[in-house]
Amino acid sequence: MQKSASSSYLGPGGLDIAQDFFTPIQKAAPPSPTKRHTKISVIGVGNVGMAITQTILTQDLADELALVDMNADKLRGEMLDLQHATAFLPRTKILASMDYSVTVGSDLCIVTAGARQIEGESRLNLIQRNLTLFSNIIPEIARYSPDSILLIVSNPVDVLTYAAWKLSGLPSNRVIGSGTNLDSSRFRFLLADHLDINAQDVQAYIVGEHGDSSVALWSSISVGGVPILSYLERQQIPYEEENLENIRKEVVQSAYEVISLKGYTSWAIGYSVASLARTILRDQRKIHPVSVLAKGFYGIHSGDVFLSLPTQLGRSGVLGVTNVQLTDMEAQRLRDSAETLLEVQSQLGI
Ligand SMILES: NC(=O)C1=CN([C@@H]2O[C@H](COP(=O)(O)OP(=O)(O)OC[C@H]3O[C@@H](n4cnc5c(N)ncnc54)[C@H](O)[C@@H]3O)[C@@H](O)[C@H]2O)C=CC1
Ligand SMILES: CC(=O)C(=O)O
Repeated sequence: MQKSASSSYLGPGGLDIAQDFFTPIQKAAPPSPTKRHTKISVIGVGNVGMAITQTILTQDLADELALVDMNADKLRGEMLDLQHATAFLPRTKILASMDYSVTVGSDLCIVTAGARQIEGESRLNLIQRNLTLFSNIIPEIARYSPDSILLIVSNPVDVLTYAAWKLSGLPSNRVIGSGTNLDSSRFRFLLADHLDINAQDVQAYIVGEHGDSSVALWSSISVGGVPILSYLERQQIPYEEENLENIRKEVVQSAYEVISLKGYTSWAIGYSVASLARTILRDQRKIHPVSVLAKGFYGIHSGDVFLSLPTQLGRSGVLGVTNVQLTDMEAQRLRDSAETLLEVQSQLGI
């Protein structure tokens, strides 16, 4: 190929034409100071980290995306594979390194590193393995991005969000667990599928632990603005408490089912976390059921525990917790879920 006069080659495989490619406009106005450069870091490029990353890229949520993992080949392979897609995506600079300095100045750090459940294993069973990783990962993130919001996804997510809060030294409003945002989506899918309607028209929360002791807030479910339980009562349609509880159990079971079928869950958590990233970085002030420091809310007083409550999120992290009216039984189940998590936490020594 004939080398053009205005380009120069820099060694084998290197091509440096950027300097001469454009004629710069000398008096161009500087970038608007109101346009922020947004940086997201994702720690752990396994199934979950990559599902989140790919959703973030397609939704144009970041100007810069930094990936970190301890597996060098996998990390570089994932970075290259994504970079090769940039011609089809909104423009995002994609970086990767095993060194946490690559995450410097992040607005949002999403942690997905760690062990996952094998078939039939509970999330709480992962705690010791993942806590050990967290004691290395979290201080590094906080060192390079002290103003970041920390979004924890690794399991058991509630206890690890508590650990991340302790290990990072960040204020509690900037440490959030993805929590039951995913369980609530599964719940809405099941209800919508049953009623043959759009899941986005189902407003329904699962709160508490992201896991076996989660709590379905039946008393506040509405479909297209119609409160479901009062509708059944008005229509004199009988329902059993046990049947409602069986639907919550189906939500819990659905994660185990996906793990037994494909070995892991990824797509739904990818969309779930991208929805949280959008709300936070675009200051959407939406309400999501996510894991937050719950002490003082809903009669939870016994200790510093993170679990999911309907939470308003924005650019500064947690903005507030919604006061949903609970039945006595729902409130009791939520406190029981808090006790389950506190019991696990009490054995951690942090
Ligand atoms: N909160 C939620 O709703 C969900 C949470 N999860 C959890 O997400 C986590 C990740 O799951 P998968 O991606 O399926 O697992 P995976 O095994 O595919 O990926 C884990 C990644 O973490 C990396 N890693 C391990 N130790 C590390 C360290 N010290 N530093 C940096 N990277 C490290 C591994 O090299 C691997 O790439 C698990 O704990 C899983 O239970 C999964 C689905 C939903
Ligand atoms: C693995 C997990 O936590 C989930 O898919 O709910």
